[in-house]
Amino acid sequence: MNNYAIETVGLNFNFDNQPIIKDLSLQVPTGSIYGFLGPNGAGKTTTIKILLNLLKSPSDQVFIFGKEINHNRIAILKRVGALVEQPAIYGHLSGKENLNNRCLLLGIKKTKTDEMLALVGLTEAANKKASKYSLGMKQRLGIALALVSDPELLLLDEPTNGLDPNGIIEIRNLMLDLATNHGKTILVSSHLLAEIERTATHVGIINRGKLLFQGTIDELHQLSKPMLEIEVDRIENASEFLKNAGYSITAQTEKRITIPFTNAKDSGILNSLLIQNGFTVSSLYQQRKDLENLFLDITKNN
Ligand SMILES: Nc1ncnc2c1ncn2[C@@H]1O[C@H](COP(=O)(O)OP(=O)(O)OP(=O)(O)O)[C@@H](O)[C@H]1O
Repeated sequence: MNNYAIETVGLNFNFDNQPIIKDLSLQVPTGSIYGFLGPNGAGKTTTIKILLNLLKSPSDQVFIFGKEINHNRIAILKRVGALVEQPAIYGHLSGKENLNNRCLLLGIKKTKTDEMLALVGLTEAANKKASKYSLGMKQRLGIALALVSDPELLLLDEPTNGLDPNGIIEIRNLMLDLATNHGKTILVSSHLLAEIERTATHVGIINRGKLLFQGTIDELHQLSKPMLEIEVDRIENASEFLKNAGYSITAQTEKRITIPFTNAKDSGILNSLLIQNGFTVSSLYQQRKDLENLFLDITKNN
């Protein structure tokens, strides 16, 4: 018996005879924050809708908590919370009233409302009309609504889309709290590699309906091979010095030397070494790849 909250086995899905999801085998470990990464139109929302049985999958291709979705729909969906596209919020009601309504609908005690408001950091704004909430607050209310039934699994479709940097940080911290302190498994989709790298423990990368990569965040880093850019004076001398010290130089411009990034500690050692030998280091920068460059790497490696 595996320990996947979500498993799809060679999932295929068509819209009007057009293949949209192609032979997709996702494995989302229980307790993970699984970053589901792909450019616009890759098939993320379609996959999430299939996982929620909003779109019907062929039988024996989608398993949630080890159970086939089409045959166990109600039992599975009771244990799943989701935020897909716009959260279903009544703007003329306060955050508290929105949550009270959801409790009523699900036959859950209203005391849950205050617990949820606190969890997503909306206690102070509890009595404010939801239409007056910022986009980030609306997203957090949407997540609170999804959490009312205390689901084990949370599916979040691009929850940081359109948010300002503060809103993005709030959602990121909320996801970390939910996974770390409340034992939730979270699948979160995004088209931004940097966004996923900051929270996810596991990553699946999809393009045109096909899974290009799946693994832990460390496995992704091994593949994406981040670089370290060093801005230093007397560039020719510095370059010569680094080569003699055993570093391999990937690129060099008038101002910068680029070497493969290993880890933060090694970067610190390199910095000290240059300074001790009379060089002035004005910046050390870990260059992260964007999704397009990562795609190129993955395709090269396959
Ligand atoms: N109801 C539909 N009928 C026909 N085609 C659809 C439908 N919904 C989505 N598609 C197509 O399926 C493909 C995948 O769309 P999907 O929304 O799943 O992508 P996505 O990765 O979530 O991207 P985005 O972030 O832009 O929503 C796209 O080519 C889209 O045009």
